[in-house]
Amino acid sequence: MVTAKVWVLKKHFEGFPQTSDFEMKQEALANLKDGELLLESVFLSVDPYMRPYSKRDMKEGDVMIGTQVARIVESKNPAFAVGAFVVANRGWRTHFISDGKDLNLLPESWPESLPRSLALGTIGMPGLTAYFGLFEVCKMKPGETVLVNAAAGAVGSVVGQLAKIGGCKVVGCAGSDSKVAYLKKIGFDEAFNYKTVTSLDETLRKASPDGYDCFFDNVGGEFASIAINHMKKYGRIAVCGAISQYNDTVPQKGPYIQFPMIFNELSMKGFIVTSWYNRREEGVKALLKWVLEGKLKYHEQVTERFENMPAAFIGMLKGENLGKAIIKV
Ligand SMILES: NC(=O)C1=CN([C@@H]2O[C@H](COP(=O)(O)OP(=O)(O)OC[C@H]3O[C@@H](n4cnc5c(N)ncnc54)[C@H](OP(=O)(O)O)[C@@H]3O)[C@@H](O)[C@H]2O)C=CC1
Ligand SMILES: CCCCCCC/C=C/C=O
Repeated sequence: MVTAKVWVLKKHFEGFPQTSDFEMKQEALANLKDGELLLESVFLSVDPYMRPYSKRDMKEGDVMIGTQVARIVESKNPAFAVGAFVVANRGWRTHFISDGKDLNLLPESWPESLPRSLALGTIGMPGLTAYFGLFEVCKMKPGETVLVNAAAGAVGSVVGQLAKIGGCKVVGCAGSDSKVAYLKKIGFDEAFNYKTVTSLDETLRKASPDGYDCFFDNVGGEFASIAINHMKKYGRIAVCGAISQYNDTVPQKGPYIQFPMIFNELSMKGFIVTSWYNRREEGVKALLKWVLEGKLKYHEQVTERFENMPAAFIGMLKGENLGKAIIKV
């Protein structure tokens, strides 16, 4: 019999998550029935959505939500071979049993040279968020100017590079000078540290005096309220995330967005990546191709050991990650 380690939400987060809000437990797994598989997590993902979704969807004592790359260690299902790797959505668990219906096999064409953890990042959910958010929600066109915040993270770093692949000028910001240097290295035309600029308004104007056609917003709050005044006529805003607000205990207040929306006839659309998963294969194929061609660079912030998942999650919310935050079990 296999015993899984799991992390549960011991206490709902109040403000910024604390390690004491989590508890590690053990789960005894039953023997496999016909049609079932036993899997072990190899890489797990910590993502910002876990913070707002925990409040919306979870109760205290539930296993933390999340995805993993897992290896099949035992199979009583002829459709799945032992040793194959899948992406699963089974929460913060070291081992689990599946009937196979909720698993996505890694593409057979996955090259040996690429870490399988990319299936949780640049070639997974965050990469797909960038792909569909930029091409379908922002409807980016060659020659345009694109603004993205949280630009050195899992989604933002892909947004900026896809915009360059698509023939745009890209402006990005991040929360440290080393992240800004990374943005320049991967091809951003302009990059700045939003924590140290004296005026965000002036910095956005200087980076693109004519304004922005597309704004891929990962942050919300004050940044978005200022950036919206720098949109060009008919500009498009993809509301992807609002990480500056996830840990608020008191809701932030305006400024309000109606005037720039009206006068510049802007479009603003929120989206959830999974609504585009009927085209997931197309997105994965495109992202994988660009990575292999060297046009789409990746960086991973790898935390060793399952025991350190809460610390990795909290660190990611604090901005300690460059690129995708990953846990290697
Ligand atoms: N709509 C959708 O379907 C999806 C939305 N998202 C959203 O996209 C955004 C980025 O996610 P992801 O790329 O996975 O995460 P990241 O890898 O970008 O990690 C989060 C980053 O957010 C930045 N950050 C934290 N607090 C603040 C703050 N107060 N103000 C500005 N930046 C902050 C930090 O970088 P820094 O050092 O630069 O501050 C941190 O590294 C999130 O808002 C997330 O919720 C993600 C996936 C799907
Ligand atoms: C199978 C994992 C689904 C993740 C969906 C993430 C949507 C994110 C919203 C905001 O961060």
